[in-house]
Amino acid sequence: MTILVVDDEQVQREMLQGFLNKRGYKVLTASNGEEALELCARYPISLVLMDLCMPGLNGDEVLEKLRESNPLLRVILITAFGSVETAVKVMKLGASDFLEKPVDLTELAQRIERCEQQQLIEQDLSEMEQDLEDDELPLPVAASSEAMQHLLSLVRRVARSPWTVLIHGETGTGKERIARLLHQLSERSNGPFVEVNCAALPDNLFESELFGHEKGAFTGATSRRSGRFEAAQGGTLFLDEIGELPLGLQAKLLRALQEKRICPVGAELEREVDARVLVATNCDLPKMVQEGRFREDLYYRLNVFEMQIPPLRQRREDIPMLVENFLEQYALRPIQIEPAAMDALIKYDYPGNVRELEHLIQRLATLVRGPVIRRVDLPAPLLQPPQPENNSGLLTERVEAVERQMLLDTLRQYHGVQTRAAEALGISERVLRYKMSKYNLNKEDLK
Ligand SMILES: Nc1ncnc2c1ncn2[C@@H]1O[C@H](COP(=O)(O)OP(=O)(O)OP(=O)(O)O)[C@@H](O)[C@H]1O
Repeated sequence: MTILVVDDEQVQREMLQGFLNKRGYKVLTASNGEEALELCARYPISLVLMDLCMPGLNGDEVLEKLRESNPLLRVILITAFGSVETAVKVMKLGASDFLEKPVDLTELAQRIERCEQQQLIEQDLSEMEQDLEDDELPLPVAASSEAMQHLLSLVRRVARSPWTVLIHGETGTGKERIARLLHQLSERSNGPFVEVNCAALPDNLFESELFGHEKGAFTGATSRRSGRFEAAQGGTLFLDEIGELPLGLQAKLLRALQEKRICPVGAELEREVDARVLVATNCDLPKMVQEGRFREDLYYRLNVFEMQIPPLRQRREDIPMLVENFLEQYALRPIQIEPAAMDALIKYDYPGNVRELEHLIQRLATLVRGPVIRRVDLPAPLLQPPQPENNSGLLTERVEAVERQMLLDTLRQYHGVQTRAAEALGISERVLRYKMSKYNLNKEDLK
């Protein structure tokens, strides 16, 4: 969880930051309301800790704007006096809680934990509502597995934020598709989606390709040309394979992200750009940072929100749906798949992930003569004896099994009375009902 500390006194900011850092929270600090609002627009902050008595600060206004920008945001106010009047006032302002000065750190830690719990429940509920929503995505994304369902629910929530998103995943897992989806579900969907594959650009063209150039900026620059950043004005700029961005340009990209301004090659004046940036990589960026191949400041600026797309071999439940989709897309006549063939397709490991599966089905759909794809039609690597089972997903499965059992035991203990079971489990009744439907727990079985 990321916490923003807002206080005009540096000593106080540093003390709170140090304390919270030690407890494992990511902490950002601001010395006034404006800075606080700016940081909240840029980073996924979940809790704001704000001193109400700062010179020049209109607490009401800042609070209102903060809550407007993110309704899930929690605010704990730090006030001079802990009277009942103060309590009423801060709650009216939309704060979740308040603490008296000087701040008792143990108390603070408890209040933060309480906020975290409430947020988890709200998140759970909003996920539930969104999951129930529908599958109406502007772009079809096969997602039968729990991992992909979770990813889609994240995409739905993050799409409308202005944050930079770092999409991480092996080659062919669908990073570009997720980036497009983020764009199409955002408020910028009517604007352009511009993709730059950083691995495909030669070093000497990089800068002018991204930022544009003026006439005569270099040999061959016969006219002024705007770059991809400007082409994405009002829309989204997707930088694929960001790990390949040359070091020299990393500083320029950082500046463009921070200042929202770019300087075309050979230009004297900077230009403002308004493009949301999404990036993708299959590299281990933290390792590249350690080795000095990727700028640390840029990494943190890009990694405001990270999404991980698991390799296909860790979400085999998606394979049948993907196969159906690709058959529909590529077969010129109706083609079925024999169960033994589907079985082999599900068991194969796909080093090239979804792209490899797509090409495979495309080939089969064209080459197979009859109305059915049989096991023997598959290429040799798919007919190898099954690989040893992969262990990933095991943790989630076990945690879910434990959770299901706890719900079952508690509900039985209270003879199916949900109010009491929810209370005993420390969750709300809504969350309990959601979990019961998730685990298929029938009211009648519990009495
Ligand atoms: N969940 C999905 N549902 C349907 N099609 C998908 C899905 N995921 C990926 N694809 C398809 O698989 C192919 C590869 O996906 P994409 O290009 O998005 O992968 P990538 O991770 O960006 O690849 P690279 O690492 O090579 O840049 C595309 O044709 C895409 O449409």
